[in-house]
Amino acid sequence: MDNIYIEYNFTVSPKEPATEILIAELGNIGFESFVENENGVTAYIQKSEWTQTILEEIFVINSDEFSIEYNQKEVEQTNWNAEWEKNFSPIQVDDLVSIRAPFHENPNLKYDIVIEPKMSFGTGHHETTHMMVQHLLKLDLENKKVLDMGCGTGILAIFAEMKGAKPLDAIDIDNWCYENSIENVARNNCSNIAVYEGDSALLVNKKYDVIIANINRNILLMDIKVYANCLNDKGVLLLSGFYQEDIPVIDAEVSQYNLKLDTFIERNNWVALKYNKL
Ligand SMILES: C[S@@+](CC[C@H](N)C(=O)[O-])C[C@H]1O[C@@H](n2cnc3c(N)ncnc32)[C@H](O)[C@@H]1O
Repeated sequence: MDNIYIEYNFTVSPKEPATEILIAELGNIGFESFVENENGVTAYIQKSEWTQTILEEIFVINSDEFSIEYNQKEVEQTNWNAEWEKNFSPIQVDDLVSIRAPFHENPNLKYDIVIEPKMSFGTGHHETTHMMVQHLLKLDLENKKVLDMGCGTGILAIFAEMKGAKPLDAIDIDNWCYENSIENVARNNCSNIAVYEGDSALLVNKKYDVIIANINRNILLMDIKVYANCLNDKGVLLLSGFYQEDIPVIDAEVSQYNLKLDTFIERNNWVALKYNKL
């Protein structure tokens, strides 16, 4: 294996969702490791996989919606795990849930979620994940059939199983997230979660009591109709991955399907909405 890498430092504005899209696109063309920071992300590709024009294939860099600047340099192989370990501190939600890596000490809260994210989204650090955990904390999930759409690391499905949900489906469009969710499901000894790689096309003839979807505004606007069709009467739909100003457009879409806004949580302008099916 080549031990020379090309390191790219990307400065991304606004940081989300562009950084998430950028990471997904870079992952598709052979970038191997990603270390997020407050300005964007540092990404690495093996020199043998690299070409001078490689970034021409990256759609998000050419998008008018975001500003993405970068510089690049050649580096020796790095210990990627050590890199993200430095950047991943354990977190706690409402003094009840701890989200940590295997090498962190267990703070012995009521729920202990162990996640090794590698490059999947979902360490609990992002506002949207944090708020979804808060919504789930308040729900009675005992024996509820749950779908975690856009599962990332699998964190929300794992937490739902810890709260008694079963059976659960966790779906992500990204192969890396699919693989990583399988690993994290096993790491947390969850036995009721089926993980799938794909999108809402997998939801034909499926029914759930609770659907969790922390994705982004545009995907949600496309797929809310499918989720609503899969929701049992009196079911709950949790949506996140968008900003406070997106609420009217999301609400206009959801309201068409017999769902009523119950509560919403806001953190740093990100929101997570809870809908009840009538
Ligand atoms: C914001 S992350 C959420 C991860 C995790 N559920 C959490 O709350 O931390 C969104 C995830 O949705 C996935 N995704 C994007 N588009 C999707 C689609 N159309 N269907 C399913 N998953 C999708 C991405 O790969 C990403 O892992």
